Amino acid sequence: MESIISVNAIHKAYKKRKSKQIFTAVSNVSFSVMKGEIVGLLGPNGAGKTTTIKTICGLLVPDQGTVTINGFDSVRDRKKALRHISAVLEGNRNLYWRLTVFENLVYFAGNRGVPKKEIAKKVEELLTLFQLHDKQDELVNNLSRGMQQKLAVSVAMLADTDVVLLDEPTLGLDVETGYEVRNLLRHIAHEQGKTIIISTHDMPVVQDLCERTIIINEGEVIANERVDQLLRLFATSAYRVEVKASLTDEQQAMLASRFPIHHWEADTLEVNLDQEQDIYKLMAILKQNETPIETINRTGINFEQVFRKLVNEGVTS
Ligand SMILES: Nc1ncnc2c1ncn2[C@@H]1O[C@H](COP(=O)(O)OP(=O)(O)OP(=O)(O)O)[C@@H](O)[C@H]1O
Repeated sequence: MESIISVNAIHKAYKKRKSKQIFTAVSNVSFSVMKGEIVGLLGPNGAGKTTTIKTICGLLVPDQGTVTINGFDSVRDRKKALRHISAVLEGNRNLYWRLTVFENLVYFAGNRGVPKKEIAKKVEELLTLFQLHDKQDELVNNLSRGMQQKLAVSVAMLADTDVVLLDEPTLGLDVETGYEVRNLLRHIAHEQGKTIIISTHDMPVVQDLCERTIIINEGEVIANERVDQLLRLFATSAYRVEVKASLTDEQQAMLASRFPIHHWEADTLEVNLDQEQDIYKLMAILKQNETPIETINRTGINFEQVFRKLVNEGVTS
């Protein structure tokens, strides 16, 4: 596959306004994104995701390193590079709140260079795709957050660029609307061949939608892997152990001090072991404690557990 975005060892520091101290927001961040890929940019608050996204879309100039988009340097060839990108940053804040849905689409179509005679067709297409027809005459101000977010994404689609960058596209949406936005993004990537980079805290978005994830922690990339690969890697060491009698508080404390147990019930524990053979140690200890084991099963692991483990322990294997 061909790479469309290449982030090469970018570094960005900010000067804190009050203390004047220099704070490194991203350091030596490198990754590539292939044409048509959906990549999730993940990380705890303040990790450097927005800084990375803003650097890719040319809103920030890195102190060191480069970004190339379709082979064009985002600083030296800014205009040519940015022609390939649209971004939804800070969600609905970029919309005109006193205009209707329809008026926003028409305004931004002109603004993003859609030829005049194609505007009506383009707006119609997007109203249909995003199911915004029955809201088209509503003021943005009166829309729900979910509707505003859908409109913000549809505005980003007007320019028909190869790459769409989205900063927290499902922030604050209810489960149903979040699901709808996820399906739309999947449709856009698969049916229209767009490359999508999403920065998010929303783990189901990553597990369900992204093919690959780049995890940033304290300004550095700590993982760059396929999502299914990460889930497989961690699932091999996830177990659910059911015992015949309830564990005492003492037994629970003793086990917790030796194994990374992430879920307890009276007679069940779930653990993500660092090494597969640790399950035998766990079995031996339960036996010593005269706690007969009822069942041991491998469990599924969700992306949130993988993410926490990576951020807390900084390991991918
Ligand atoms: N303009 C700025 N001036 C000073 N510090 C900044 C500025 N922008 C970001 N930072 C700092 O840089 C770090 C990275 O911020 P960034 O917004 O990139 O993180 P993030 O991963 O997007 O976080 P969040 O998930 O909270 O949005 C943070 O510690 C932030 O306080």
